[in-house]
Amino acid sequence: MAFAANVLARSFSTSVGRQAAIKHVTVIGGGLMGSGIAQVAAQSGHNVTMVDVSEEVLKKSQANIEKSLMRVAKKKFADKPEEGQTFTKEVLSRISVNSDPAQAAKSADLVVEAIVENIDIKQKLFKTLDENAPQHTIFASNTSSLPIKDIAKATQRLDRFGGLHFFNPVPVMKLVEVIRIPETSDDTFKSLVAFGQAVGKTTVECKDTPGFVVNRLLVPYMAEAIRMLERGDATAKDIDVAMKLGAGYPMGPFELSDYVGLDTMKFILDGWSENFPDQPLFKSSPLLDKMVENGKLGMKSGEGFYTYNKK
Ligand SMILES: CCCCCCCC(=O)CC(=O)SCCNC(=O)CCNC(=O)[C@H](O)C(C)(C)COP(=O)(O)OP(=O)(O)OC[C@H]1O[C@@H](n2cnc3c(N)ncnc32)[C@H](O)[C@@H]1OP(=O)(O)O
Ligand SMILES: NC(=O)C1=CN([C@@H]2O[C@H](COP(=O)(O)OP(=O)(O)OC[C@H]3O[C@@H](n4cnc5c(N)ncnc54)[C@H](O)[C@@H]3O)[C@@H](O)[C@H]2O)C=CC1
Repeated sequence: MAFAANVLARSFSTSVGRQAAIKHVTVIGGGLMGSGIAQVAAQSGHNVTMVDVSEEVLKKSQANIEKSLMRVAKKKFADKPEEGQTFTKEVLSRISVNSDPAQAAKSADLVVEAIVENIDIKQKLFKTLDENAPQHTIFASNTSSLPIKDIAKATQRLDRFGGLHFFNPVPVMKLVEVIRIPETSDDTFKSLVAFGQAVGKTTVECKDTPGFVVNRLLVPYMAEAIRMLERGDATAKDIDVAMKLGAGYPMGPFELSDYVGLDTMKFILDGWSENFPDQPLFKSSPLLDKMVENGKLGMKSGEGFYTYNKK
């Protein structure tokens, strides 16, 4: 932990001229991404508050974090299982849960938002956070596809706003995209990069363009895979096998769709097809609509393009 403590102790100035270090991180949204972000933040020595509107989600997320930490500990302390247990306990003790975003914002140096991919809900949340967080608090959204500037405009702190886009599964994927809007101050940007690195990720700088870097390429690919299936060009399984063995991807597009969540995919495609109606690559899919309507959301609901044992 000495490395993490050094990183955390480093101070930086915010655009309001106060010296602050990111010690306390509030993660809003305790789902797939929020729980992963809370985990890596706590693993790197930060105190974390994880917030969700659903108490049930919070309980499930705490259990998932524990399971994930045990996997990390098994590797990290392969020959010393007792140290692994201590590590898991210590990291868990740094994560508290809360169902009130306004209250949780009060102690935050950094808020990372990872709630449902809906602009109105995100704006409403950030307005509340802005009214309750201290002046120095930096806000970041983990949005996959929404413009950071549209989310940020619900606040009075555009200079202390940016994007921190993590990848699923957060404890494993090594990248964080750091997105700045024109108003993001240099200090805020540097702080976001420093935080990304402190949690052990490689950071890349992205402009606030649709999908940033990764999703601008990934979304059209995944949407086209669904269109291939709709056209009857090949089965989901064969497309997955083809992309794994023919292109070297760790998961095929349907496995990845189930992993990401079909509701999240639908939110992304619906938003982009509305905003860019002339872009055929962003066209949404009737098959996806139907699956989401029927509650087939992928791994998290137990069924998507494939079926899973419900946890
Ligand atoms: C329409 C538009 C849609 C776009 C949606 C937008 C979404 C976004 O905004 C951005 C995204 O996140 S896109 C998704 C990016 N993620 C990927 O592409 C994941 C692809 N899959 C993989 O890398 C591996 O299958 C994976 C790593 C998942 C699993 O690997 P394996 O198949 O080899 O399985 P394992 O052997 O179980 O795991 C490999 C090593 O990783 C460790 N591990 C896995 N999951 C973990 C977890 N949750 N917590 C902690 N550790 C974990 C596991 O222990 C193992 O470690 P080693 O023993 O050292 O190999
Ligand atoms: N699923 C993925 O692979 C990735 C998703 N993202 C983005 O991360 C964000 C979250 O996605 P997931 O974790 O997959 O979704 P999820 O559906 O697993 O989790 C979202 C959570 O937010 C909670 N929530 C909704 N409104 C809330 C509010 N007002 N206050 C507090 N909590 C609230 C829900 O109860 C739910 O638990 C989205 O913006 C998504 O685009 C980014 C990278 C990858």
